[in-house]
Amino acid sequence: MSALLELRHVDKRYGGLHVTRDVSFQLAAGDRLALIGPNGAGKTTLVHQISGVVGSDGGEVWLRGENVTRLSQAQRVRRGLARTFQITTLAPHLPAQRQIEMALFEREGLGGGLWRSVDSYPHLSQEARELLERFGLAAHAATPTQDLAYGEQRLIEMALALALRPKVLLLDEPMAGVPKGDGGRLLAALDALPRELGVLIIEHDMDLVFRLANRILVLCEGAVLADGTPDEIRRSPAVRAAYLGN
Ligand SMILES: Nc1ncnc2c1ncn2[C@@H]1O[C@H](COP(=O)(O)OP(=O)(O)OP(=O)(O)O)[C@@H](O)[C@H]1O
Repeated sequence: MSALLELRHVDKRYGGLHVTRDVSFQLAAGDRLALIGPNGAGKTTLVHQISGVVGSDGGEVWLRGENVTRLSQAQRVRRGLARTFQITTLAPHLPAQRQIEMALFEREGLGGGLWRSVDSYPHLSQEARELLERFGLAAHAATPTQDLAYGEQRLIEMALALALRPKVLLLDEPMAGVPKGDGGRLLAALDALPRELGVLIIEHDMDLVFRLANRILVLCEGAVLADGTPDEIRRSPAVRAAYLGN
């Protein structure tokens, strides 16, 4: 099967610091690929390179058979790549449903969502409601996102990303800062993501990684140390020595 996302020899330097080194891997439809590695290994930088937040100094990023290395973030989104938005960078005072409607307006090329009346687009309003329901947030449709529990805000982030109908979803530490008690709902939401999506997830919680991922990519000092199934990674002496401990 051809890859949804492919990195070919991707490199990034910040001055003298070689942050990602010759990184190559593929993500196929249905993959749940966990990107793990010690602090400072280059995980976030790599996700920035994939989404186009930062450029690369070498190598190529391919999305659904197209070289997108030189494309902007917005162009990559239009081609099916989404990452979770930081809710705080949106409009936290807006009701949850309105936030999602705005993302849907954006997807449909209807700019200026804030000023549009949703009455003219009942199908989008319906889609926003369904997304809220899917994430168990229907009761909070009218709640400003800033008044939601932190775990619920992270669910809204995921709903916003899915509103774009992506083929590839990048999740940067979706469980970070979520209180243990709220983790279950987020986990259920991760489990319920559309099967055919290709998902790349940065996560520090190894229990979650081994529960969720069908493949694990280990990054160490910017380079791929290992790429394999959870079992292969668990058994890899190199990974144990460098990262997992014994
Ligand atoms: N904009 C930047 N300018 C200079 N150095 C940077 C920049 N962004 C990241 N770095 C450096 O690149 C290295 C990799 O950082 P990155 O955040 O990608 O690692 P990470 O694996 O995501 O770490 P963590 O698990 O702690 O989030 C670090 O040494 C970091 O200080």
